[in-house]
Amino acid sequence: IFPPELRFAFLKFFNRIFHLFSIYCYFDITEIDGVNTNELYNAVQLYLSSSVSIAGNRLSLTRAVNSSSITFGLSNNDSIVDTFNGVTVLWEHVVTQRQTQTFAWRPLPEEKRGFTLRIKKKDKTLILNSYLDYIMERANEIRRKNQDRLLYTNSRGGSLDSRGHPWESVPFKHPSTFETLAMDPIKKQQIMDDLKDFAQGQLFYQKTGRAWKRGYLLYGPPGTGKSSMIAAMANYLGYDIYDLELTEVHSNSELRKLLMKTSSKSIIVIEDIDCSINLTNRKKNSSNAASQRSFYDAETKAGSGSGGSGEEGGNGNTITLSGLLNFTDGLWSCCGSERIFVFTTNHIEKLDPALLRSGRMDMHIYMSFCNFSSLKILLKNYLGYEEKDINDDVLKEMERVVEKAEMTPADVSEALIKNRRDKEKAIRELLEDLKSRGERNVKDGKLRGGIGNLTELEVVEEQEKRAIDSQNEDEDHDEEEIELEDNICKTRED
Ligand SMILES: Nc1ncnc2c1ncn2[C@@H]1O[C@H](COP(=O)(O)OP(=O)(O)OP(=O)(O)O)[C@@H](O)[C@H]1O
Ligand SMILES: [Mg+2]
Repeated sequence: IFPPELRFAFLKFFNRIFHLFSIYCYFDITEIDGVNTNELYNAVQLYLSSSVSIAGNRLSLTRAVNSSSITFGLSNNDSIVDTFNGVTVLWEHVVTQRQTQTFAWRPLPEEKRGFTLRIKKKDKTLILNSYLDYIMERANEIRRKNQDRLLYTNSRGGSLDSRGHPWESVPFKHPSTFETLAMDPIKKQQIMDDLKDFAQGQLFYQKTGRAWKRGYLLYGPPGTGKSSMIAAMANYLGYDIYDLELTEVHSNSELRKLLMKTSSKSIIVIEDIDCSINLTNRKKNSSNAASQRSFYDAETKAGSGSGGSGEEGGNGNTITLSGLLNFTDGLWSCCGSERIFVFTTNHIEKLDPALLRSGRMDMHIYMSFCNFSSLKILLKNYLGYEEKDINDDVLKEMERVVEKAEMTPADVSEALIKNRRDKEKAIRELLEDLKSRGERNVKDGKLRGGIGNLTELEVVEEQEKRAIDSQNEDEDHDEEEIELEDNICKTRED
């Protein structure tokens, strides 16, 4: 009888009245907000899927690409009750057909999906203040647990993808864990404890006013497990890895942009830092005077976030050491939190002492040649042999020669893989190999770099001390050097 407009207006009015007296208020969280995907929708979906109280009679199951587990979700128009801090809320999943295809930059899905959150009006502040944040956090946690790690690289050389990201990612499925990592068990435990303390240390970092980040420097000969260690760290903490290719970065400001686009809970890796860029001992490459000068310029302005055009002249690759230090230490390193920096190198003595001085890299980890304890781990990994499975005499002999042989874990694992069908033969050949290498090393007198009978640890400490000492000398001569370089520059200009 009524014209449709009037009926509609009446209904609307009635609805208003109804809502005015209702004790509930409602929030709609739609899947697509305008043209952007609504992050909160996905978070709610994940959060509810983990909820134990799901008892609906129909659930939708999904398994995302590369995810290692299945998530449950609410089906159309199903609802679920959740409690948070003693407050009960109701979630409803609403699916409606989209009536007309409105104009959009990309085609929108046929269905309009969304969650409706119903809460009591009196709980509004609590819910808006903390419940939604809590959901986001939980969802991220679930995602990290379900999904295998991601490995990001900047190998595109500074160009951005369609969404403006400089990083490219692939699923990261490296099987290395701390369990399979062959190294001194005590040292291994220390590193694991350090990582756990870091990951759980939010309050500590807040209280002490420190940025929530940590740096590790891994050094040692090739094939001693530096890359494996990084993978183990990522698997242990469930962090993503950003593998930063320094040679692809053209300026300090580009470096900073890359950093800004990393997410928290991640490990930022620079492998072979001594090779990737001319950051090595300043004295040794004084031929490169132009870039050297820019380093000093920047260093004197340290912390001012210099960047800028002054540094971006000269040769093609103009990342400077100060740019890199700003990257790890400066104000920019704290955009986001919970980040781990890992640098690796084969030659710690080649690194600029500025990188080594205390407070810069929190932990220096020496990855050493195989010793007896790491050998035992490898035997267990590759042959399944515990200590008791191996002849006592053989074990003793191995213990005697393993240090002298200076075999890397990579060498040992290669030898074990070769004979993994015949375990007895594997042991026999490994022992022979160890012996002959040991004898050769003793004969050539090249053990421990010729330093004689220092223990391994002492050698390492020696190396580090020398590196830091040379820094102090450097500082004494800094003034002179700058002047000297001024002259070089001038003569070049002439
Ligand atoms: N400590 C270790 N524990 C277990 N396996 C190891 C260890 N070190 C090396 N390996 C084995 O050797 C291979 C090479 O090791 P990895 O790539 O980690 O060495 P690296 O120290 O990173 O060498 P580089 O300095 O050349 O990069 C690994 O795939 C792993 O199988
Ligand atoms: Mg490596």
